Amino acid sequence: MTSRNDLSREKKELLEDVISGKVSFHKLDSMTDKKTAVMLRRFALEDGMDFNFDHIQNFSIDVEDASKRNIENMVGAIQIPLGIASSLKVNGEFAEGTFQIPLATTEGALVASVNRGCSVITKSGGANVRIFRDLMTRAPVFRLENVIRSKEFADWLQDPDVLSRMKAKASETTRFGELVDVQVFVTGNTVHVRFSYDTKDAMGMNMVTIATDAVLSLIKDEFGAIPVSLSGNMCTDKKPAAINSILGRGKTVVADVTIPAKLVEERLKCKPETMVEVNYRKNLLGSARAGSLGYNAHAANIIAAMYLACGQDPAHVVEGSSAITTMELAPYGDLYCSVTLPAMAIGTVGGGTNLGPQSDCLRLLGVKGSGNPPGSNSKKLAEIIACAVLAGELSLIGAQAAGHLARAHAELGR
Ligand SMILES: CC(C)(COP(=O)([O-])OP(=O)([O-])OC[C@H]1O[C@@H](n2cnc3c(N)ncnc32)[C@H](O)[C@@H]1OP(=O)([O-])[O-])[C@@H](O)C(=O)NCCC(=O)NCCSC(=O)C[C@@](C)(O)CC(=O)[O-]
Ligand SMILES: NC(=O)C1=CN([C@@H]2O[C@H](COP(=O)(O)OP(=O)(O)OC[C@H]3O[C@@H](n4cnc5c(N)ncnc54)[C@H](OP(=O)(O)O)[C@@H]3O)[C@@H](O)[C@H]2O)C=CC1
Repeated sequence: MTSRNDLSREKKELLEDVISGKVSFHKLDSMTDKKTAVMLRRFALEDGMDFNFDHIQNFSIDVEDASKRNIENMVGAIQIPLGIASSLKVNGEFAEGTFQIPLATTEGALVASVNRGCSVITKSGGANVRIFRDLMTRAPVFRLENVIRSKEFADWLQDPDVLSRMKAKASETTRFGELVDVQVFVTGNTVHVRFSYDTKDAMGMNMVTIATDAVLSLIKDEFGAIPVSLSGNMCTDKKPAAINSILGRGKTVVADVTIPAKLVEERLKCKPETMVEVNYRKNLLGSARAGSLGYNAHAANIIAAMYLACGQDPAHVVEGSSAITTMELAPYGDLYCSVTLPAMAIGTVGGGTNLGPQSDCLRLLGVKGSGNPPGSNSKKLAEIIACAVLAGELSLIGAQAAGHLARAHAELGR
């Protein structure tokens, strides 16, 4: 590991310039190679501190690549422990087979819980999963003169000829993306236009932002409406919002499984009817009373841990976790359980999916990069994540039905 004393004279001078403020952190990238820039920023941070960074300099991420598309002013990397919930059987349209689930977390008991849920699902023949919608949204906002112009604008946007011209304009900016749908929301003289795109294997937020920007130029030229903002918050990106839960955003995915009563008793140590009761009073009534958008126990745990492991944008845990968990008694007293995830923003190309450790996890699931046909890899990933959420819900509701939650965390989490 290079220390500050090992630096060449030229680099020492550059470091002094950074420390004195003559050269700003981000200017370093154009004054030396990216790896040196990362190191000099770290040395500059250490200057005047009574400690050295012992950990953040240890990483295998390709600095050139990461500095180009993932991070500015890079100084190192944070490590999060990665665990595996093993052998989850998935009966999907894109994911068919048994998968090892990568979970990046610091919460003790989480991997154990999902592991237990996976074993219960797999012993029951696997989880069924289907994707009901797959469109990423961007919704600019316009200010019109008055409601008469708002109506003219809304009508114009919904004219089929205008829609085809907007589609053609969007397609000039991307090889894979496709504008599919336009929805208009009027509030007085304010008009929000929610554009929905098929983004294939990309999560798509850069793609749809660039495409929508091009569509805005067509709107300006042909209708004369000028946007107040390219994003008007009805997208809705990275904020809790009912619109995503109702209309969907990214992938809308539903998974379910029926667990034999005997297996519930053996593996989850409680009765199906107790789990149904906990789910009703906790996930449904409790969430309703709390005004929650998520009617589930801990979808966010699995979404966050898999997003981190697989190079997804962690801020999308917000919409990803607005899931609804249902449980009911099936014939013969078995347990039926489902999870509905209306808004999973995920991809297998672009964003953080190219980084080394994240690529390892995507390869483990057989979804790295572009699918054949395009779109099939990101759909496969969505199906696997939804089934892992189902596993997490089963195990945690089981633990709460059995009265084991506190004990589990006392044993595994502290
Ligand atoms: C912890 C368990 C699984 C014990 O569950 P158990 O049934 O008492 O343990 P067991 O020793 O009989 O093992 C059963 C199975 O669990 C798994 N398992 C068991 N131990 C391990 C381990 N060390 N490493 C990996 N896997 C483990 C494993 O699959 C094992 O089967 P085996 O392979 O032995 O045949 C269970 O009590 C449980 O799931 N508890 C719930 C814990 C949980 O879900 N925590 C998530 C975080 S909670 C939170 O953040 C949100 C919250 C709670 O605030 C939300 C809310 O409001 O509800
Ligand atoms: N701009 C914004 O407002 C926001 C950006 N983000 C960030 O956006 C990034 C993700 O954006 P995203 O657009 O997904 O990724 P990228 O910007 O990394 O672009 C991915 C590109 O990969 C190309 N591509 C290659 N193969 C495929 C394939 N099989 N399917 C689809 N595309 C393919 C496409 O190129 P082509 O288009 O030429 O076809 C696509 O645009 C993340 O880093 C996230 O953090 C997050 C939220 C908001």
